[in-house]
Amino acid sequence: MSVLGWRVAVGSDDAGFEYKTRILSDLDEDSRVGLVVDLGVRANEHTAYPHVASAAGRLIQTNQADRALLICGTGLGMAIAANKLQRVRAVTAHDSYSVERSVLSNNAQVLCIGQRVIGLEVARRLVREWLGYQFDPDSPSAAKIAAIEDDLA
Ligand SMILES: O=C[C@H](O)[C@H](O)COP(=O)(O)O
Repeated sequence: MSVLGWRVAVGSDDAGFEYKTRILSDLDEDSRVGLVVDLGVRANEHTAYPHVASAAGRLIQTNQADRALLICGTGLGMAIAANKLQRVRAVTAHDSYSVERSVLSNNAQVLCIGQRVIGLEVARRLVREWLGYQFDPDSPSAAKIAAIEDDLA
């Protein structure tokens, strides 16, 4: 997190557009968030999820964003596509505990959610919770993340 707060990239395909729109306004009102980058899609735009996920992953790789939130029908394709990029750790999570561990255990920068899987209010709550977690680089989990990165080097 920068001194100004989280820099969050947000993207969806057309299957995630409704939730993206609602959650973008939540992020705008969240004092923990310093910058929001909307990667689309916009209304009546039909960019397929791999392209949106790649754009988000590149922002993470180049340290232009701390976190990315990606929403498609299931949250699955977005995670698969984002994880193709080195040093990007993306997860699909639809419950509170998994969202917590995605950050505290896995240091995942990218959370993927499925609009067709969970209700809007649950999605909004999970995003609120997600922003409250920060990976501890001194925790025992850090060596496991390093092992993932070493395998990719
Ligand atoms: O993981 C993929 C997403 O759920 C996407 O929104 C829908 O993909 P499909 O149109 O290929 O089913």
